[in-house]
Amino acid sequence: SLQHSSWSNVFEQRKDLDEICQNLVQDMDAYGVCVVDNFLGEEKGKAVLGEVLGMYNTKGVFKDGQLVSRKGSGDLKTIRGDRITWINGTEKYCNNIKQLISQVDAVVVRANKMAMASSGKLGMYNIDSRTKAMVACYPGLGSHYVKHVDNPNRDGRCITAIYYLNLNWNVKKSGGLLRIFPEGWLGDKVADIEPVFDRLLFFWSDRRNPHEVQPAFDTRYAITLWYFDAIERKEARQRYETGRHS
Ligand SMILES: Cc1cc(NC(=O)CCC(=O)O)nc(C)c1Br
Ligand SMILES: [Fe+3]
Repeated sequence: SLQHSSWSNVFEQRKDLDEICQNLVQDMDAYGVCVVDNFLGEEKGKAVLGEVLGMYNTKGVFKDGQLVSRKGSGDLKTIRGDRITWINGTEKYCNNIKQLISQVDAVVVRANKMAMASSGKLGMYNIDSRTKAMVACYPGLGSHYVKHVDNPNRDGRCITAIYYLNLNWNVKKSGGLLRIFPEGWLGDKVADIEPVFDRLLFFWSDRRNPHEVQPAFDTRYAITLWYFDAIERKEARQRYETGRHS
């Protein structure tokens, strides 16, 4: 009966959820980086992409990216970096983005609990909140993001989660590779992440993972969430309130 199939569907989802969470816990222990492909499936992924494109084509939603200069033919050419907008998912025409956010929340919260039980590195944190979702678009034409650390000074963010939306992205043609330089990886090994459609990426937000976005030559979309550790966040707030901050 309908009742039966919906239950099997629920268990099916739970199995997927368990597998993804186990994979996340293990990869964060071993590499500090974790890639989950086909996170939403094609239909839901395309629905999220449709909402992002709708926002991008709505005037004034995306703020202009910061100007970055690139060596042109000898002269300095200034181009725009990523253009961003922050959303919490309750905005109009963002229902699929809202569902994406709650799916990522479910994975992070469950994996955090699992890691506490199995004393994985992820279990050292108590993840109880996150930022809003940052929707970013690199307008192509060589726009990039310089090498940086998301959380260099203990602002509370422990995990970065990035969901990519780029259909049939080919790095050879379009660039836009995310290159992570994980601390502690032997030799000068790096993690090259192609920003392909329906890919979800996790990595430690702190100095363990400097990263850069190489120049993109087609429009490149991503949605980023940063998850907070309760204690580090509280300490950051205290430092900020007592004015002891750089
Ligand atoms: C605004 C802002 C964007 C990013 N984005 C990336 O690192 C790009 C990741 C990707 O799109 O592959 N990081 C920081 C620390 C700030 Br702040
Ligand atoms: Fe970053």
